[in-house]
Amino acid sequence: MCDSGSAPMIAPSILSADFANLGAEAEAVAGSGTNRADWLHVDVMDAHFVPNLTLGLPVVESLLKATDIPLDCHLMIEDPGRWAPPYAEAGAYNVTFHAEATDDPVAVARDVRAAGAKAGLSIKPGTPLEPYLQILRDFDTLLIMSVEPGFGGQQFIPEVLAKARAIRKFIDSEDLRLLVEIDGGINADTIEQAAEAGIDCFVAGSAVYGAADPGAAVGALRAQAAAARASAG
Ligand SMILES: O=C(CO)[C@@H](O)[C@H](O)COP(=O)(O)O
Ligand SMILES: [Fe+2]
Repeated sequence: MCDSGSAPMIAPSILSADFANLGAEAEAVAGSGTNRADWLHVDVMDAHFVPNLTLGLPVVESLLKATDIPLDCHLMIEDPGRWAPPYAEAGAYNVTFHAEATDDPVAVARDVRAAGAKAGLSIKPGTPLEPYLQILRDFDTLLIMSVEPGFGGQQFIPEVLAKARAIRKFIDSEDLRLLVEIDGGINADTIEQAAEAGIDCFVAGSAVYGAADPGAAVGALRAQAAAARASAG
């Protein structure tokens, strides 16, 4: 699924949306053309793996009825082996869990895929990529965290771009079908460096839902990423 040849993907994070109006907030980025979000990023936090609590399966099930934008569920939870497959069974498009949360990421990915979703592996900013390189064939997406998971509105950590560059090289040399996503602090000031580093899909919470027109913000971020990617060659 190496998508570096196609348009940059934008996945607004509903963590920065109005939780009392999630259906309407999804619609705000469901417009047409370049203003339409590719995925809706749903941050599931359990107050154990991260020090914050957000939402879970019942809210995801309701969102699935409220929007036709594919849901990109980012599970910041303990025990993904138990809790990740139900998100796939419910109809999430992509179910991403953290490498740090399980001893057997391949088994979890297999169960997620068997339940009908794409499987994503996420790594925190301080987690090295190398131990996971040989299992990436078992995944559809790799989500590189560019903030410490747990909260929206944090500052982008530029040091993670080295991981983005390394994985882009690895994907090309191994001919992997893996989509690379970045999450945390992505906005008009940071998206270009991430695009130049080879990212396919950009999660943006506050930069989209903090904007007066979230749909226009999606379009503007995508255009910026496309231009940066083109000038990087
Ligand atoms: O997973 C997370 C935070 O843990 C993210 O998805 C944030 O929700 C992104 O928000 P911004 O940094 O873009 O405001
Ligand atoms: Fe996220």
